[in-house]
Amino acid sequence: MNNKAGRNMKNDGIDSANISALHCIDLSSPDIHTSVSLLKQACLDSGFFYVVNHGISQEFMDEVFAQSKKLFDLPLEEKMKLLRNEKHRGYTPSLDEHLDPDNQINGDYKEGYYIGVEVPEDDPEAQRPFYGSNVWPTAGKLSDPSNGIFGAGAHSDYGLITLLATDDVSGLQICKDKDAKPQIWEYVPPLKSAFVVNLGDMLERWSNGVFRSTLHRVLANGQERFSIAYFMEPSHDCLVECLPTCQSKVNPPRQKNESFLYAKMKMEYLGSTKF
Ligand SMILES: O=C(O)CCC(=O)C(=O)O
Ligand SMILES: [Fe+2]
Repeated sequence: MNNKAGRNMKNDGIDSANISALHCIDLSSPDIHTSVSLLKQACLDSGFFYVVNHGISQEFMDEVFAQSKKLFDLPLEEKMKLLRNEKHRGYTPSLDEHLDPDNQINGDYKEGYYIGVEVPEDDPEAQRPFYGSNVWPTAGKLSDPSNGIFGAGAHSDYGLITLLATDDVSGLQICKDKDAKPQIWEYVPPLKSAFVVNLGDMLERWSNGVFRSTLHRVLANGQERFSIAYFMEPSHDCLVECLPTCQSKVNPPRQKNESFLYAKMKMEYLGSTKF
C-alpha cells in the first residue's frame, strides 16, 4: 500500500495526537509465561501489538519494500494494466477504495496492490469468491480528517489476524472505543523490524467479543508511506462458532454459527456484524 502526499511537514506529524503504548511480543524470548500474558493482555485491550524477532530478516523486508516502491513508482497507465479484477486481486488506484464512506468525501487516497493464494484459472477452486489467479505485473494529498480526507478510512479488518509491515513513516492510528464521542485516535508509531499485529472481526466473533478487533485508519502526513499487510483467514468452509471458554450461562454466544465465507460476505456486502 502506498500513501503519497505533495509536501513534507516539518516534523512527522505525530505531535497532535496521542501515541498508543502497545505491548511488544519478543518471539525469541525464553520467558514464554511473560510473552503469553502480554499477548493475552494485548488481545483483551485493543487487539493490537508489535511482534519482534519474528525470524524474517531485515534484508528481506527491505527488498520487499524496494520492490513495492518500484511498482508504485510506475506510470499510472502501466499500473492500470494491473487493475484489480472481480476477485479483488490487483492494483487499486487512489480513490478506488472507500473504507469509511460515512466520513469520507472521496475514497481512500492510498493506492493498493492485492495478491492472495495463487489458484490457477482452470482450478475449480478459482470459481469461488475471493479465490483465483493473482494479477502480476504522484503527488498526493495531506489527510484532513475534518474534511473527510484519509490515506485509509476507519475500518476494522474482517479476518483473523493481520500482520502489518510499515516503513518508518507514521500514519496508522487506532481508536479503542468506537462509540466514544468524540472518538479518540492514537498513533501506532512504526517500530523498526517489528510487525504490527492486529486482530480481525472474525476473531472477535469467535471469542464472543472477548478479544478485540479495533477500528483503525491511516492519515497521510505529507510524506510518501509504504505498508504491506498480510491478512490471515481460515478456510471458507470453516465454521465460526463461539469458543467454549468464551461463553457461559450469563454470557451466551452473541452471534449465530456461520461459515467463514458466509460471515465474511455478510460483512462485505451487508455491513458489519461486529458487536
Ligand atoms: O497501512 C497501514 O498502516 C494499515 C493498512 C490497513 O489497515 C489495511 O490494509 O487493512
Ligand atoms: Fe486494516
